[in-house]
Amino acid sequence: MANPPGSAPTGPVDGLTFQGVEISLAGRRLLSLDRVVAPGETLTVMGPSGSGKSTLFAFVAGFLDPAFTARGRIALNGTDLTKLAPQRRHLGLVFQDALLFPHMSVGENLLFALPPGIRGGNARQAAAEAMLAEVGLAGLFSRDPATLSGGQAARVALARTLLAEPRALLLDEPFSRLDQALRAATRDLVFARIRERNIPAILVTHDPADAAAAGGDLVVIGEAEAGEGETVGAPTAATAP
Ligand SMILES: Nc1ncnc2c1ncn2[C@@H]1O[C@H](COP(=O)(O)OP(=O)(O)OP(=O)(O)O)[C@@H](O)[C@H]1O
Repeated sequence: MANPPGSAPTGPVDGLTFQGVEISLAGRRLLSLDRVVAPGETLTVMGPSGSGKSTLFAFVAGFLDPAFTARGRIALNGTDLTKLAPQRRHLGLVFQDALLFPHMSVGENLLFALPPGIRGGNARQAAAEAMLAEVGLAGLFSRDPATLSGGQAARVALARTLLAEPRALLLDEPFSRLDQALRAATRDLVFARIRERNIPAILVTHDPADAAAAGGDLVVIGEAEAGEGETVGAPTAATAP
């Protein structure tokens, strides 16, 4: 059963749990976080440049630079992620830059992400084409990624991440290269997927409209001048030193 969003974690719970997480750089605390992101919920993280948003993602994903020190526990559905190698965390990461494999077609990029449980060339191709259609790119299976617009490439990257059936999603400015119309449609698709699949997600964005569409709690980190982090809509939060 899921704990309510933002509640203090007391034991193994569904969702993404941050327990006493603190990340420091050169002896100075960059951020701290204590909260549960429930299945199907998207927690939005906002903060100025350099406040530690990417660093938080790096810690969750398992590739924190050794320049940082981190303590605390991150658990996904009760499993301590900090003890797992990055590839065993089953996270889906979406960045501002689509980062498609350039030597593969759009379709091959998607097939690469499909879990091995989907067997047979036809079934695999059908799953990839269905996902392409879902992100509004039906018919682009054979395209060379180099010929895509920025918005199309961003949608292929999203499709590829969703196809991999991640257990949690980390979204780092995933819509920022999309124009307004495409941005609204794409974020509706992503947040609908997150709710349908009942997976926890964290969204880093500078756009309040993204945060509103995500529909979950918002934490603001790195308000160093104010000396305090700020939380909107939740009892626990990320805080600045
Ligand atoms: N490898 C590193 N070694 C030392 N310091 C680093 C390293 N990577 C980032 N930093 C510093 O850590 C702090 C947090 O950086 P981070 O990239 O997490 O910020 P951010 O909030 O994601 O910023 P932005 O919005 O500009 O992407 C910054 O002061 C940055 O200069």
